Amino acid sequence: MHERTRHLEPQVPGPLVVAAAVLDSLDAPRSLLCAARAYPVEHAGQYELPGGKVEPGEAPLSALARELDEELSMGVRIGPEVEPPAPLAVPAPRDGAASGDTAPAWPVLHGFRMRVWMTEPAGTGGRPRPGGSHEQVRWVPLDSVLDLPWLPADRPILEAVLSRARTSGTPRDPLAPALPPPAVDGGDHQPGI
Ligand SMILES: Nc1nc2c([nH]c(=O)n2[C@H]2C[C@H](O)[C@@H](COP(=O)(O)OP(=O)(O)OP(=O)(O)O)O2)c(=O)[nH]1
Repeated sequence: MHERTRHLEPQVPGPLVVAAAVLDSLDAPRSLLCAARAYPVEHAGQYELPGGKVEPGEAPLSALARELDEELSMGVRIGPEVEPPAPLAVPAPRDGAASGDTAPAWPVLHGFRMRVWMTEPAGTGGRPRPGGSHEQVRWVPLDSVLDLPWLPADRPILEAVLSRARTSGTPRDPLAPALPPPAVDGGDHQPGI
C-alpha cells in the first residue's frame, strides 16, 4: 500500500487478545506483575502482560480468567479497563456483540487487537505460579516497569497503565466480584459484571 493512502484504508479489526495489568493492589498500587515470554524465539525474553487469545464464542473476561489460570494458576479481581486513546483505538468487529467483544482495543503484534484490565490478585489463587508460557514472572516497582524489554506494541499500553496507577490508585467498584480461575467442568464461567 502506498504510504500516502494508508490512512484511507478501513481498519479491519483483527482477532482479540485479552490481558491483565496485575497490580499488587488496585487501591494503592506499587508494583506490576511482569511476564517474560518463553516463546516464540523472536519474542523470547520480551515482557508482556499475561493473557492470550479469546477463543471463538468466548466472552473476553472468561478468556482472561482461563488464560491467567492456564499461564499462572492465578485468580484476579477485575478493576477498570485500560482503554486506548482514540488515535490508537482499533474498533470492535461488527459481529462482536454475540461474544461481548464490543469495545475498541489496542493494536498489538501480528494484527491482533488487545483489551487490557487493571487487576489485583484475589483469593487463594492470588499468587502466580508460572507454567511453560513464561521464562520469568516478577513483581516490578512501577518506576522500573518501562526499563524492561517489552513487546514493542506494549509501551503505550504500559504508559496508560502507569499513568492510571500513579494518579490515584484505581477506586474499585465495591460490587465487583473476584475473578477466580474458570470452573474445571469447562462451563462458561462469566464473572458477574
Ligand atoms: N498476552 C499478550 N499478548 C500480547 C501482548 N502484546 C502483544 O503484542 N501481544 C501479542 C503477542 C501474540 O501475537 C498475541 C497473543 O498471543 P499469546 O501467545 O499471548 O496467546 P495465547 O497464550 O492464546 O497463545 P499460545 O501461547 O497458546 O500460542 O498478542 C501482551 O502484552 N500480552
